[in-house]
Amino acid sequence: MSTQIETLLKSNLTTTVVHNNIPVVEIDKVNVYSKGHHILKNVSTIIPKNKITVLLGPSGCGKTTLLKCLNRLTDLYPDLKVSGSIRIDGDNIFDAHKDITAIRQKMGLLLQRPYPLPMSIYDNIAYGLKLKGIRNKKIISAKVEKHLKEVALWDEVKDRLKTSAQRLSIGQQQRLCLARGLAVEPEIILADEPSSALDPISSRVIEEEFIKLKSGYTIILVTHILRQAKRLADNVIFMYYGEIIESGPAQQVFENPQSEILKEYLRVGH
Ligand SMILES: Nc1ncnc2c1ncn2[C@@H]1O[C@H](COP(=O)(O)OP(=O)(O)OP(=O)(O)O)[C@@H](O)[C@H]1O
Repeated sequence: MSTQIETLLKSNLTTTVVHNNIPVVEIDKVNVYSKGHHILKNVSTIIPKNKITVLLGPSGCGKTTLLKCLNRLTDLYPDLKVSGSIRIDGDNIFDAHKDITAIRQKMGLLLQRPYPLPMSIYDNIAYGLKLKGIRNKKIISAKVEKHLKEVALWDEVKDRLKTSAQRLSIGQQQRLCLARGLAVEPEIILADEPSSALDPISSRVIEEEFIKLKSGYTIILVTHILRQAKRLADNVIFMYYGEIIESGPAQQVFENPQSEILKEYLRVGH
């Protein structure tokens, strides 16, 4: 397994608890450069707690890079230079002394394609719990069941928990990866086009899970599917060429866009 995938998986195994309508993430003047390329330009915004914030914008505008900043996956790319601050529960994650593992443990990460660990369905969830120091088999089994139920996968897999996770369908694998992330109690779920590899039914299941999960988690979702954004978003951040052009409550952004670029994006995306 490559170090990068390993790091992604570890960051997917991840922690905390929340209070309502308070910004959980405060992003202030974040700039990202790669050699001569200015990827994120003075990005400042707030991500509200227990809401679904959707990052929208055309391909290459910097959505994934912003997600990578949030759990410091940018550290894996030596060519990227990052400045500014990102405060999570008041702590700047870019502070030099910050423990990256602890930062990543606040976030579950769901990628475009699911990456189940090459082990059984049960062990995919138990692995993260063991990393957190939980050894009691009864507690592990109870948590495995709880989180598989949380993502509506339990009934489909309860009779084959010890079989390989890689035999599951892609949609089931994505729900397993979500369960694996939730098992270690993250505060924030970062989801980068999590349904782009899924069939419409599996995609709807993930959407329904997000709506249920937001009472306990803050969700930041990158999607290219405008209809999905409209179904899910409480809060929208619209990016263009590395800048935030508009952001705010979904209804305001979708029904009363201010900039010509966003108006055009919404018109074409319909
Ligand atoms: N490690 C890197 N080194 C150099 N350039 C990078 C790096 N990562 C991203 N970029 C560049 O930064 C820009 C933004 O990329 P990013 O993946 O964040 O966009 P995006 O909005 O998520 O795009 P998409 O919707 O296509 O996934 C692109 O021009 C990309 O080529």
